[in-house]
Amino acid sequence: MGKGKLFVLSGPSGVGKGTVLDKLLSDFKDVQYSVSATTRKPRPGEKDGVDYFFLSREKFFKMVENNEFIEWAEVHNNYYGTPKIFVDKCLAEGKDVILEIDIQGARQVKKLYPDAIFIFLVPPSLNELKRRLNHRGSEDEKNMKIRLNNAEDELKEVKNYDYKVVNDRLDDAVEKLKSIIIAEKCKIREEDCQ
Ligand SMILES: Nc1ncnc2c1ncn2[C@@H]1O[C@H](COP(=O)(O)OP(=O)(O)OP(=O)(O)O)[C@@H](O)[C@H]1O
Ligand SMILES: Nc1nc2c(ncn2[C@@H]2O[C@H](COP(=O)(O)O)[C@@H](O)[C@H]2O)c(=O)[nH]1
Repeated sequence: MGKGKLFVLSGPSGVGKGTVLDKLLSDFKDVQYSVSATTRKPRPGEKDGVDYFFLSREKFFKMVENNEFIEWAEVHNNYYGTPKIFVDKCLAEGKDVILEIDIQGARQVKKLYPDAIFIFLVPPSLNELKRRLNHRGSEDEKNMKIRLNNAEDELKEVKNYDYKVVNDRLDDAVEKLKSIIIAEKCKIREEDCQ
């Protein structure tokens, strides 16, 4: 059994990472979603252990201290991290894993897992990004500003990724993401060449 592949999905807040992944994972069971930990408060409808592991700052930094994250970062004034145990267990069992993390986290992952595949989701325009964030209604005015300000810098990071997918029509973006995963899984591995 070969090692599983690690996929990393990033993109500015509100571009649709969660929406695209929900749709992809609902009918494509080959990839495991890594649930992140965060110090952000849950939004209405979000479930602990499903959307995130919602932690106090104290608990989050205990995990940092114990080296329990692959990567962690402060994003839009909250802390987020990828628990190591789930990812490493899946990869060792030959299962593929996808992380939905920000650009700072992706840089850390690149150092630790140089073979990971990095995918960047971009909005059709900044105006549409703003409209989506507004429409989601999850952020107050202050947080909207923070997220939109960060978006401009985040978009410059696309150069460090392997693939860019524009999330214009949702179904198209899901199909493209699925195609990338399938193509990467068909790549010739070292073990195929012996
Ligand atoms: N292709 C699309 N066309 C129109 N609306 C979309 C599309 N994709 C996502 N949306 C909408 O945009 C909003 C933001 O989507 P979502 O929450 O998935 O973004 P996100 O990138 O995961 O954000 P965050 O990084 O803040 O978690 C949601 O209201 C969602 O329904
Ligand atoms: N570095 C990490 N970034 C993460 C992780 N999980 C999520 N995120 C990023 O946070 C923002 C905001 O998310 P929200 O749920 O508060 O809207 C999002 O854009 C993700 O990219 C993580 O484990 N590490």
